[in-house]
This record gives sequence, C-alpha cells and structure tokens, in this order.
Amino acid sequence: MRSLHFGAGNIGRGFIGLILSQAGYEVCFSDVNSDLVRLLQEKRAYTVRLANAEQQTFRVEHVTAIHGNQLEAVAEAVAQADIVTTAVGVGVLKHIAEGIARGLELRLERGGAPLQLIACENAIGGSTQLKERVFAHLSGETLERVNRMAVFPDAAVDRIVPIQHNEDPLEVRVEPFYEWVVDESQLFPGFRRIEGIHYVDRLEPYIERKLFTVNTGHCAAAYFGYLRGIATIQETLADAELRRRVRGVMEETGALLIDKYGFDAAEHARYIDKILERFVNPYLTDEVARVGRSPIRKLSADDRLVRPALQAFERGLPVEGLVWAMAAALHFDHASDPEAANIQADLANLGLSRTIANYTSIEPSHPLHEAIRQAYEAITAAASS
Ligand SMILES: NC(=O)c1ccc[n+]([C@@H]2O[C@H](COP(=O)([O-])OP(=O)(O)OC[C@H]3O[C@@H](n4cnc5c(N)ncnc54)[C@H](O)[C@@H]3O)[C@@H](O)[C@H]2O)c1
Ligand SMILES: O=P(O)(O)OC[C@@H](O)[C@@H](O)[C@H](O)[C@H](O)CO
Repeated sequence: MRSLHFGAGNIGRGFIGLILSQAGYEVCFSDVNSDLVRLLQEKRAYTVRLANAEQQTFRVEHVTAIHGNQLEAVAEAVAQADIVTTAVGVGVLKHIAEGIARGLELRLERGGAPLQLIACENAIGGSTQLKERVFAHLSGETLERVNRMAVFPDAAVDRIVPIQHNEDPLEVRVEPFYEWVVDESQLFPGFRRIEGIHYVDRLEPYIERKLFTVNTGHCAAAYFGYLRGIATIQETLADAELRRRVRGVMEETGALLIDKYGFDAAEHARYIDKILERFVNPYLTDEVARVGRSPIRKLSADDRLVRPALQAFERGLPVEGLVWAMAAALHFDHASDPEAANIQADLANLGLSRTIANYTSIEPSHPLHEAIRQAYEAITAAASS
C-alpha cells in the first residue's frame, strides 16, 4: 500500500509517516526542502526516537520523496496513492492544492479508485479547507466526478515534536504520547481502518478539546514566556507564576468545553494536568519561537485564542486569561517570524484598535476588543516602567 504525505518536517516524519509505516504503508514524502528530499531519496529510511528515559527508537523504512515543485511527479504519486495526508501548515495547503488536483484528474482517467485525503494540521476543518483549495483547480464534470471519488475527512492530531537539533538530520525526537483522530462520518462506507488512528462519528468535540487545551495553553505559555525574555516552554513553566497563569487560560477554555460538550469536570482537570506535564517533558526542549510561531494564524477568528474567547464570553464564562494571552500575542515580536513582523508593522502604522480588529475580527464595539486593548497597553506600560 502506498501513502503520499505532504510535508516531511517534524510531524510528517515524527508522527504521520511513522504511523502509516507501522500500519503497512510505504511512505512517499513531498516537500520543498531540497536537502530533505535528497536525503530521504538517498537514505530511504529514518529514525524516530521517543523523548523519555528509555529513548526507544523506531526505524521507518521503504520511504522515498518527491520535490513539491515537480508537479507531474506529485500528480503521479496522487494518482497511485492509497491515502494522501498533509502536515505542511494550514497556510501552505493552497500551495499543494494544484498538484493534488492534477493527480485526482489523472486518477479519474485511470479508473477513479476512491481516495481519502487527510490534512493533519492544527486547524478546525483542515481537510475541508484542503478540499476547497483542491476543488478551486477543478471544474464542471471533472469536479463532480472527483467529488464522488475523493473524500477529505477532517482530523485532529496531537504529538509534541519540537524543532530538531540532531546529528542525523533525518532523525526526529518526539514525545511518547500521540493521538490521531479522524472523522469517520466523512469517509466512504466500509473504508479500511488504519491502526493508530482513532475514528469518531463527530470530530468537533475532539478538535476543540485538543486545539483549545493543548494549543491554547501552549501558545499562552509561549507568549507569556516571550514577554519575560524566556527562550523555552520548559523554562517558562518552571516559573510558578507563569505556570499558574497558563493553567488559568486552560481552565477558561476547560470551562467552555465542559459547558459546551458536557465533559466531566474532574476528568478535564486531569487532562489539563497531563498536558502541562507533556509541555515540560525534560527530554525535550521546545522553543517559544516555535510554539508562538505564526501569531496572525493563532489570532485568527477560528483558531485557538479568539474562537474559545468569543464562545466563552457569549456563555458568560470568564475570559480574562484568554484576553491577556491575545494581548501578549500582539506583543510577540520574534525576529524569525514574518507574521510577527507584519503585526508589529500594523501596530506602528494603523494603531492598536485597527490591528486588533484586523487580526482577531473582534470589532471595536465588542467588549472583548476593549479588554484586549487595555491588556495590551498594560503590558506596554509594565515593559517601559
Ligand atoms: N510539531 C508539532 O508539535 C505539531 C503537532 C501537531 C500538529 N502540528 C501541525 O503539523 C503541521 C506541520 O508542523 P511541523 O511542526 O511538522 O512543521 P515543520 O516546519 O517541521 O514541517 C513542515 C514541512 O512542510 C514543508 N513544506 C512547506 N511548504 C511545502 C510545500 N509547498 N509542499 C510540500 N511541503 C512543504 C516544509 O519544508 C517542512 O518540511 C502544522 O500544521 C502544525 O500545526 C505540529
Ligand atoms: O503547530 P502550531 O504552530 O499550530 O502550534 C504550535 C504548537 O502548539 C503545536 O505544534 C503543538 O506542539 C502540537 O499541536 C501538539 O500536538
């Protein structure tokens, strides 16, 4: 069985490639990093190492790679694949869509075997977004036939894989925990189950629980840590006050999730504890720059900060911690992050209120807008005092 996975980065190699390989798939990666593609083509294997005392390793073999710019080769791989997955970043889905569309056309010409395409990105409706991007390259009868041939089930993926600094450039060090949840209601009846994937009828509670707990807490830690000049999540959470504040943000999203989905409060508190322990895994070093990366994406209306904050506010639940996390995100000015630079430029050129409205879609008339503005100003004042 063949799988085609877009994005041979940390999650691609350290999680999705590993699971698919263990489930019996040969994995072909597509990436635009030429060195990575060349190395995968040469070595045809790589190692995944668990970040725990045992340091257990897994060898992923029979892999290969295609450069993402080689559209014909990408299309051919899509036409031949038994499953297509992605972990490129939700903003990159538009760049891989054309190759996938060409491949789906080719597949139709060759008989149109059914295909599932799963976007393993940190986003609500990631595969649905991929489908929209791919379908924008198709039209008429072809589009209708592809729509009957291909399904794009949404997914939630959870495994912390920091930026790698290993001697072997293909090795990936990952936390032992993982969870890959796929919406089976979007799959063809009688689909082949993949070991390692948890199939559910309704994904929304799973993706919101993951995104609003793991990722909201994670980015709050990154943004609060950054304000203190701290470089890693581990160091941030070693500070008792910062840990209390990060936990406070996770408790706010927790109250929302409990109210919205009827989760058991004690069980959810244990879920938060377990995630905080994962964040401080002593066998990993996770940089604030990675976890806070792309603040425009993280501040967007459907992502981990604004979406739970608005939902909690509408239900009359506390949002103070989320407000501070959003204000801190606006202060995130990491030199390596182009999105952070854009926010800083807008703050300088357009002013605070328009910048808040532009990135969060929370208009000045909304009470949360004023709360974010005040928190932002308080952070500015504290920094200059
Ligand atoms: N790292 C984690 O802990 C983690 C966990 C869960 C989900 N995710 C999600 O997985 C996705 C990838 O994250 P990551 O940490 O692996 O990032 P990463 O930067 O390590 O990997 C992304 C890879 O995509 C490649 N890429 C970029 N443009 C491409 C294109 N046009 N075609 C093919 N490949 C392209 C990059 O070269 C890179 O190798 C993101 O959506 C992220 O939110 C990450
Ligand atoms: O990948 P991002 O930028 O959406 O978020 C950064 C981290 O919070 C994220 O990668 C986590 O490590 C991951 O989602 C854990 O499952």
